[in-house]
Amino acid sequence: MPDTVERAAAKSARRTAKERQRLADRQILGPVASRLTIASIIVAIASLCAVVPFILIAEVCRELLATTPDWNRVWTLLLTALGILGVRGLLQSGAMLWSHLIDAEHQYTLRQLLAAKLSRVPLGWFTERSSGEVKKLLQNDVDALHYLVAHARLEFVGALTLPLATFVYLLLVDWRLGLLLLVPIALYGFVMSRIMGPGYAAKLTTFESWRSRVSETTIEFVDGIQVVRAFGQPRKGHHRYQEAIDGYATFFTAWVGPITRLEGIGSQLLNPVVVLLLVLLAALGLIGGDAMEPSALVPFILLGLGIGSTVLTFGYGLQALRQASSASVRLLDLVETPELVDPAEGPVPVSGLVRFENVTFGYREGHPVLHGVDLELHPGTITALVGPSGSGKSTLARLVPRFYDVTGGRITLDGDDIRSLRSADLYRAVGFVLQDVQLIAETVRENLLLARPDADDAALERVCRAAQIHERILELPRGYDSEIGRDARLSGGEAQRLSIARALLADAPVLVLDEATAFADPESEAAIQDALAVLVADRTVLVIAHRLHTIIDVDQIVVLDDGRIVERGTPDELRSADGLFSRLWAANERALTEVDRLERTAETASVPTQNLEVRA
Ligand SMILES: Nc1ncnc2c1ncn2[C@@H]1O[C@H](COP(=O)(O)OP(=O)(O)OP(=O)(O)O)[C@@H](O)[C@H]1O
Repeated sequence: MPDTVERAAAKSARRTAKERQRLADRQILGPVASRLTIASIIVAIASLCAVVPFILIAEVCRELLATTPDWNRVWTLLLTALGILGVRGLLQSGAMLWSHLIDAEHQYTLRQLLAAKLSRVPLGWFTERSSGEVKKLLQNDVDALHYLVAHARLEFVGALTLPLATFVYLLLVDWRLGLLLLVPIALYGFVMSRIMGPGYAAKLTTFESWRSRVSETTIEFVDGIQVVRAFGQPRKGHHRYQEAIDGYATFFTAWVGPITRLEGIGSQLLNPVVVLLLVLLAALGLIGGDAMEPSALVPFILLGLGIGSTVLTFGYGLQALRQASSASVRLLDLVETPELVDPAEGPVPVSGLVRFENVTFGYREGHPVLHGVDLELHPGTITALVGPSGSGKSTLARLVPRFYDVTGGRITLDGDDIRSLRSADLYRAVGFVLQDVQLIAETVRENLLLARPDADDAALERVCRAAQIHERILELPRGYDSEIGRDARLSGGEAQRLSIARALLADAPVLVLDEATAFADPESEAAIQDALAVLVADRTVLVIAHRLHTIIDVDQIVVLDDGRIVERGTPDELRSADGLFSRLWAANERALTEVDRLERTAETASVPTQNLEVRA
């Protein structure tokens, strides 16, 4: 019974995958489909032209074997073969050139489409994916499409036409020997159908996901290697990486092992010696029984032997075609990602009054993360979001700059639904400094100018001084023209201050801050706090606070629990109330006291040592 259920599920998954593939072919390859079909027809004709000279040469041989050869016919056949060979060359290279031109245009349009799409998908789409995944999509999958458009289809058509034409000709020469050739081909077809059978597409997807896991964990492993080795636990960093490569190896061996064995058997069936032996044995019987002219064997020896390799090429072509096709499905997924609606016209916010009205949000349907949130953020005030891990703080904060759109209710800015604002106006009004500082691989200046392209040097210096990063930038080899990642290697805290300077330059009336100081060292944290104090003045600020001692001075604290606001008030009100905040506060105090005690213990413990040293 469970087997039946599993089989039905697998069948329906296969059907869905096929439908997606068809849709991807229509949508992603649609614009080039008709031209590709014409190019494929040209390649098919070229492939026929490749077989014809062989046929003519076989006829020449048969003529030469005759008791009185017709020399005129021989020369005509040879010259025709030469001419057709020339035509084939022209058609084949013409079709290839054309397919490359079609591909160049397609790649250009596709890259434009994807770039435009990436500028319209919600920003949250990027936070859910590693940069490696996005790169794979934009580079590897687009490259795979190049292979599909410029090569795979045409090669596949060529690989199909060649054995077909050969086979038809051989059937005409001697249908019995011709049919005999079908035996190894049919057996090979059976073997290939076992390899490329129903589960193949799913296995290929699993294989690719294992490959991605290995590459992701390799990056993680390399990134984290210093930390884990510094703690003397090199094996720990290994763990996920090891798991990924073990899993990959297990899957690969289980999948590819049988495939390789089957492929070996398949290739042997089409081995020229096997085909030759088969044909010769049958021909001997037929010739011995006067059922066949000996000269009829010539075309089989000339062409029949090669039929195996053309069928093999067809098998490889089919495999390559399938692999390239799965890239178009992934690109279709991106193309179909729901976009943020970006109206052409909209109100322009001025003061920065933010209001959450009965806001509900979930990342997946049926799994709400925020439930009926009502909240007002007034200009000139700071609101801190607190709550246990996973309570929805980041999610709530990220809804203001439209990383995602609300599922229910609405968020307004100066009374207007943020979805009715042009995104350019929204980003001018809402600035954000997130935990994960995003600097682009350009100069420090370029990074700052992202916020305001027309800002002059004086403005850049002013914001960098305010963010306490100006002096550090001057120390870089080329000052403001140093390139991030090349000659400008900034620490986490410095990068954070640079992003604060950028936010200052943007001068947005609303600011969303996500744990801006979480990873900074104490000295850097003090500098960041000073920079933040300048940044937040006179704005509407929403800050996600993980460390409660940093939010003593805020105007309003909102406590989230399981996606609901469970408390709100000033810090003093909430500390004295007997609610979640006071419990979180007490836990925080206990943790701080414990840290303090441990530090004091460590200091005391070091005193005798010092004394000993003095005495000695
Ligand atoms: N991109 C995402 N896709 C699906 N679920 C998500 C995503 N991001 C967060 N979640 C889920 O939403 C819930 C709220 O997460 P969120 O990150 O907003 O909480 P948080 O209070 O900011 O947590 P933390 O303090 O640990 O950062 C969690 O259950 C989390 O697993």
